[in-house]
Amino acid sequence: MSGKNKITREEALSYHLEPTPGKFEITPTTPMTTQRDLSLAYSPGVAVPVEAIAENPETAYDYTVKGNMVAVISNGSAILGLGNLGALASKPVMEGKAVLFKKFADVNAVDIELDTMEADEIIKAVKLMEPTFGGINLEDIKAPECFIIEQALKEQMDIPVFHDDQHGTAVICAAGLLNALEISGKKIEDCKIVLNGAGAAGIACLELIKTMGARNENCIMCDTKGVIYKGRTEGMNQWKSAHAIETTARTLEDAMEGADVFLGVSAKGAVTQDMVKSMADNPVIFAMANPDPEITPEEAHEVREDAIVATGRSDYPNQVNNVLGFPYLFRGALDIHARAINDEMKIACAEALAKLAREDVPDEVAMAYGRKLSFGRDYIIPTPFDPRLIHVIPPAVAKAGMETGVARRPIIDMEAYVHSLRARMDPTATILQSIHARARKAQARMIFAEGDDLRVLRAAVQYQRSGTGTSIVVGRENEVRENLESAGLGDAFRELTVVNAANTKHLDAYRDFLYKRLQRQGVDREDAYKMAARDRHVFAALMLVHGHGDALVTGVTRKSAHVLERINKVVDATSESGAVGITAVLNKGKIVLLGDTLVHEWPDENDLADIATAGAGVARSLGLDPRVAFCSFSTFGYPVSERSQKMHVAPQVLDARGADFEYDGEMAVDVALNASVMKKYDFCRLSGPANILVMPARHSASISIKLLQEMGGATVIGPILTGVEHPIQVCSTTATVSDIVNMAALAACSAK
Ligand SMILES: NC(=O)C1=CN([C@@H]2O[C@H](COP(=O)(O)OP(=O)(O)OC[C@H]3O[C@@H](n4cnc5c(N)ncnc54)[C@H](OP(=O)(O)O)[C@@H]3O)[C@@H](O)[C@H]2O)C=CC1
Ligand SMILES: CC(=O)C(=O)O
Ligand SMILES: [Mg+2]
Repeated sequence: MSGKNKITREEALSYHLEPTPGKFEITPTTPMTTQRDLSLAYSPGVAVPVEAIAENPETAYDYTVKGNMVAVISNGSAILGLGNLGALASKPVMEGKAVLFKKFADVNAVDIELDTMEADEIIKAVKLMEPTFGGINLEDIKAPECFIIEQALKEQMDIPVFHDDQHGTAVICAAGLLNALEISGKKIEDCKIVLNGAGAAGIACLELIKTMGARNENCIMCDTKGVIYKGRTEGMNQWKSAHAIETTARTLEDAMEGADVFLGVSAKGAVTQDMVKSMADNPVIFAMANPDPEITPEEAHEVREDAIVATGRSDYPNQVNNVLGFPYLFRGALDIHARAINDEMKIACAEALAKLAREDVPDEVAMAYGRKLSFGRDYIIPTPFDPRLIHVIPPAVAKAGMETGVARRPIIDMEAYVHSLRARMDPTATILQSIHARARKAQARMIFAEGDDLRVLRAAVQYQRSGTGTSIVVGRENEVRENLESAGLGDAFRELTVVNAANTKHLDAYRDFLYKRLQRQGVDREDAYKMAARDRHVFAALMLVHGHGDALVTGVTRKSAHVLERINKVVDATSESGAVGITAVLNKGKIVLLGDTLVHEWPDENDLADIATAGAGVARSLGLDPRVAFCSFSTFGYPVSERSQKMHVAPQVLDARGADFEYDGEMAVDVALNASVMKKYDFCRLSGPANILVMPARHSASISIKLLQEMGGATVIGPILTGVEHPIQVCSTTATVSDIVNMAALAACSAK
């Protein structure tokens, strides 16, 4: 695969293999722990909603998951641009679409692969599934069968049926084109438009663009046989015929001459640089074939600097991909219990997307992409991780649906609806995206201290191959090579820099530095020398302080207390020197920071105030407004206990310091995190649930994190080591490859 972020075959396969095969699982939302739960969820209790639904079918939206459940259906006949590889092979794409539905719009989706090429069989199978779902997303079914299937199902079904490759693509393409033409200063009705690929996506894109004002005689459609002209007989069907025009052009090359717009939904490499050269001024090129575009942005820009280029991929600017549409179209449709997704809803989606890209981009989005995005040639359409999409697009879609009579249950309070959509947003992706984007900007040389650990090596390879920076691995060359080979990453050995005491020319400097630092701490010269050469945490920290790397990640092979003690031989990372460990816990769409999870064993009230301040700093760096709760088993002085006294006093320390963030305490965790419990204490100074929990001691902090991780399935990032002069992050011994990569990215964010 090409592109800036090199993805290897091995990485793609292991992403799908681990931690369990595939990309999602199904989780219950109601308790199922007691005899009573069983009686309610199953027999006899379940009989009650059964009878209610039999009496009034609309109540299925109240008593079952139907109203938030979409089927992603394919027969694998046009998997991306890979062609007909069959139903089973399409499963990774369909599982992927299901995950995108969930992650971007909190829509539950399951993939259903139907092993048939017969349109009638698909129509029958899908129609029979109507009771189960609130909507049907058809995916990667080739033309022309897809037109017949969608049309029949729309007529027969009373829920939205939407072929994503047709309308999802058309909507995004239209949104992008509106903006691209505004930038190039052209009017759609004057543009000469060439569309390559007369299939599902192509026909739908051209139809929508003509509805928006493009003139029939100005649009040339091509397929594998070349231009679709009036009178052509080969490889035709009624849908292509509808777009056939009188023209002397016969090949794509002929068609491209003087064209203002090229839209590609065909196949990799279909467009040449010569074709691009022959286009009009400020040409718009949407090379949307996946996974590889018709022409890469580099190739297009090489011959035409004035081109506005978009692709379907996420590793270039301007991603014109239906991922920007289907999650939000269905969110809006489901929320009004829609009977269909009609043209007005699609156009509302396209207009809302186009408008969003022209608006000022909030800092949180800029932070997620590591650069300020502003409407222009490299930003014609919002980016998929834009957190505004979830609360801007579905209301526009829902409103259009309500106005055109497809809503079974219209939304009364739009403002409350927008608010509820915001709450559906899972901040995890935005936050991680932001960390990685800032890391990529820093381009830090990352020292991975534990080159004998396979997870570390895989993380080092990922860090470098993803373009985040350069990986320096501390380890023996032979061992590193063998380990990489065993992981199928043999070719990565040449890419990584492997450093050890035997091959560095700086060992003498490292030794002298260490001896000088430790000579008054009872360490003699020989021991210091040995430590410098033999202890990889020490060796790696020495590299860092000498500027032979920009940041350091370690801790995967030994307990963090041991690692920290070793690192302290070289740099000051103690409670006395201001170091604090803050751990981010992400779960169910919420993020909470806990501290101190690494450095302070038993903090006093002054230390607690320091921890709160460090936590506030981390929160701000993640784009959050800090709200600190000093946690205890007691709340605002009751029950009185010697153990909670310091938690009671810590806010007063911050008062005296004039801290510039919200804090209060002491309080129990339910008061801190649950707005309705907090309300009982109307004098509480927090304006909302806390997002930083300062814990009484390291043990309570650590116990809480591990409980949340093990029992609640939370994602944990950290402990994030702050207050240390050099960027060092200490992973846990249970860290996965992606945990290590996240920690490396965090370290890179604070690299100078
Ligand atoms: N960025 C996005 O969001 C999306 C991108 N796509 C991409 O669009 C492409 C087509 O998908 P889809 O419409 O579902 O598939 P279909 O199978 O329905 O249609 C494919 C069409 O492309 C034509 N075609 C194939 N190769 C070439 C070529 N080298 N030159 C000219 N025409 C060609 C075919 O011609 P013929 O009729 O002669 O066989 C056919 O008309 C895929 O690459 C897909 O990844 C699709 C949906 C969304
Ligand atoms: C993006 C998409 O749906 C496709 O390429 O088929
Ligand atoms: Mg598709």
